[in-house]
Amino acid sequence: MAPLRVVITGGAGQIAYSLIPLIARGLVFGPDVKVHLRLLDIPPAANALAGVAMEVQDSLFSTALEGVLATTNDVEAFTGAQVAILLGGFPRRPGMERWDLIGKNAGIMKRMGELLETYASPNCKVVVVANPAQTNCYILSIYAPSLPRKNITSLSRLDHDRMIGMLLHEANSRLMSASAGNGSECVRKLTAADVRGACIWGNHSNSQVPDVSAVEFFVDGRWVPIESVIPDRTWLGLSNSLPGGGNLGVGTEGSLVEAVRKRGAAVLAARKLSSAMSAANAIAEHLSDWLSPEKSGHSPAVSMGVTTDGNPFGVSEGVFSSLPVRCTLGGDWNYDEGFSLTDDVRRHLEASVVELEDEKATALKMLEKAEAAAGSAPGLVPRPSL
Ligand SMILES: NC(=O)c1ccc[n+]([C@@H]2O[C@H](COP(=O)([O-])OP(=O)(O)OC[C@H]3O[C@@H](n4cnc5c(N)ncnc54)[C@H](O)[C@@H]3O)[C@@H](O)[C@H]2O)c1
Repeated sequence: MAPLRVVITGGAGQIAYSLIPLIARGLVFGPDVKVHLRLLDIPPAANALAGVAMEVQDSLFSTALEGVLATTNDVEAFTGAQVAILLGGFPRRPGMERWDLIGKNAGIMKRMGELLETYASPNCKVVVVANPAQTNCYILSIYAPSLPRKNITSLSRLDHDRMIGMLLHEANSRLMSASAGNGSECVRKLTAADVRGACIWGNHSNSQVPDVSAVEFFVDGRWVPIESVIPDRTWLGLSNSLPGGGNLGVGTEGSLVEAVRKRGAAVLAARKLSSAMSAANAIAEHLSDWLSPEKSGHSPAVSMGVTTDGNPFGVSEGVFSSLPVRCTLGGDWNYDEGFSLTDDVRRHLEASVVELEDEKATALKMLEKAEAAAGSAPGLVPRPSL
């Protein structure tokens, strides 16, 4: 079988450096799927990209890697691409306004959309990681109008995994101290497979809504509600309001919601570098749950940035948002209708969606301005819903 053509933009960047070995070892698309990697970066990063290509050669990845192309030619990188992992973006610089960052990245996504539309496989599957990830998906969907909108997703799995990691940490320490207290044998440590019902709603920003209201743990052979293991409702945000109460978008000091929202900043402050390893791992999970023959159709509900058009949760249409989905065999996904929104989650999610709508309007305005300056007619064609 011909190898799967996978393009990674931002191929010389931090996340790509952690992601490439996961793909090359067969941990993303399955051990039996051969991959041809196309690493794309911009000309100023050409030397760094060449260095990455040398390291790939030196690593003797033989399991899944059929070949690698490192290039600054975007047409060459996207030609025939069946999977596109979009890491390449403009970073926020000191003193840069938020709208300026959104505008610069909208310009990059416009180009990526045109490349997908013209050169990639017509069924190419896309995961956008570069920020603002969900709004970038929206811009892509305009400039790649032939690509099924369900093929365009963004990464919210890192936020999802951060929340599960914190829940496991808290649950295990409570279970261990309870078993030590009553003199029983040490209980089995819970792992990610022992947690279900977690979801991130909304934007990949500080307005995101980590939701544990439906979480259950698998303890002593049965699924039990979260509060029977972690009874601290204030920390969990299960009291009469999410932490932050009437103050939308703000998490209570020390709460799970606040910790998940601020985890990226905490890693950055500690490492002086962003969270590339966990981001790469989350991308690998997002893609393998969605596309690998071993995992797709067998995974639990996961959080993915997807179109809100036609969603069953009552979220406003016309944007991309993190929502709970189930991946089905053959590279498809469906909204997980087993999830419902509590009043508190809905209220906070509405605020996050307002932010997404604002980002979308800003990106469109900046693109129209750039197109007018370039003397071209605006090419923004609103697309029908799914
Ligand atoms: N959604 C998430 O959960 C999540 C998590 C972590 C990081 N991110 C975002 O992912 C992106 C990548 O992170 P990183 O740490 O690898 O950043 P990085 O700065 O190390 O790498 C980005 C790379 O993209 C390249 N690039 C810029 N414009 C490009 C273009 N037009 N075409 C191709 N390449 C281009 C740069 O030269 C650079 O090599 C950032 O936008 C970051 O904010 C998102």
